[in-house]
Amino acid sequence: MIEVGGERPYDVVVGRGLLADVAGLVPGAAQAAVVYAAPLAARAAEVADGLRAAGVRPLPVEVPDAEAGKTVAVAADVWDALGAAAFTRTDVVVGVGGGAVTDLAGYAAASWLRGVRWVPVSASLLGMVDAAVGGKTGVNTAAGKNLVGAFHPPAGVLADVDLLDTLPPADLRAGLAEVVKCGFIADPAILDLVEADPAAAVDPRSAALHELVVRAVRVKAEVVAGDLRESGRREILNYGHTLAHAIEQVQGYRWRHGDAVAVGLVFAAALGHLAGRLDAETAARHARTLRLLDLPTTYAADAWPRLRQVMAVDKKARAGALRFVVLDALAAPTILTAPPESTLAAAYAAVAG
Ligand SMILES: NC(=O)c1ccc[n+]([C@@H]2O[C@H](COP(=O)([O-])OP(=O)(O)OC[C@H]3O[C@@H](n4cnc5c(N)ncnc54)[C@H](O)[C@@H]3O)[C@@H](O)[C@H]2O)c1
Ligand SMILES: O=C(O)C(=O)C[C@@H](O)[C@H](O)[C@H](O)COP(=O)(O)O
Ligand SMILES: [Zn+2]
Repeated sequence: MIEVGGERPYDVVVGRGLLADVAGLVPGAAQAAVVYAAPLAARAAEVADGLRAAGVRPLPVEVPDAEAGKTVAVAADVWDALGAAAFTRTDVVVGVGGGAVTDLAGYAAASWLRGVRWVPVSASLLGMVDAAVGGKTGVNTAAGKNLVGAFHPPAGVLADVDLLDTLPPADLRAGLAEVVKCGFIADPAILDLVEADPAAAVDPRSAALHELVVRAVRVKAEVVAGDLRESGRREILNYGHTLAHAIEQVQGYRWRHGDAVAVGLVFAAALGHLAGRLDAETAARHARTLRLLDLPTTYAADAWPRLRQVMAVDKKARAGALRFVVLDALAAPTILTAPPESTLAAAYAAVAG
């Protein structure tokens, strides 16, 4: 159990056999919308059974899988379901799935009646270590990734690592991109673990993966506890994301977020190096470590003009100036404001495939 402090503290429970435990996190709830996509239908039914056994009426709400569900239109469908069931402020929304479903469920909860309680039951690695923790909820728009949303901390987070057994291997690897990110910005022991035994890192039953989950959750919990609304330090969690989100938009949200983050991390490392901040060896370590996990580290060479254009909507930009998270050294993240266009293009050359 890892506590996430701040104005609305809650616990992240990392364990096994947790699906029946949701009701304990939301005392007084009469109804719970269980939002899920098809691949997690059986798990969502287990969550619903647990709620029913605890005297909470479950309302199953199936949504499209992955990014296809992270839209304003699907959020409106969820609101309609809550309205039809007369959801009140003591009722709750439960998201059972990967980061896309929990982002959507959290946003539906944040906006329904201006905010009701919610619980992410994280089914993917990326969800457990990142999306479910920290209270960022939201949906994508045509212009960009997560452009509509709310900061709305959950009542608690359930990360049942048994669920990783059925997670497709490519999605497990994608989740490791965010874990590696945590290694570079805050906890280099993560990098040592991955590099020592990459096969164990991608084995859902390994002790190494369990340790990686706990370490990454601790990094995220520590950062968001002090800066829920991203007015400062929380920006470090966006390491690699300026390019990653542009890739996702250009791909019509058909690339895995974690794959895009992997490319974005290599770009950010090169940018830090070219800006005179980061040493060459630590910069090179990014692509080396990510390749050990079979994560992508390149993107189309001719895509730069379009990606550069899409980057303009990045949430860290201020008054038209792009701001990037870069490293001064391992575990020493900082902000680089408005680097020259020539430096940006040169950093892109490091990922151009
Ligand atoms: N809110 C945040 O702070 C935050 C942080 C990081 C990422 N995100 C968001 O999270 C999303 C990415 O999350 P993701 O990597 O989990 O992708 P995802 O939610 O798209 O899930 C990937 C695929 O795996 C399936 N899946 C998930 N768990 C499974 C399981 N246990 N068994 C079988 N199939 C399973 C899903 O149904 C989906 O098909 C992106 O939208 C990203 O923007 C949000
Ligand atoms: O929690 C955060 O803060 C992060 O930046 C974590 C990221 O890994 C995550 O992808 C987040 O959804 C990005 O947020 P955004 O505000 O850049 O959309
Ligand atoms: Zn991310």
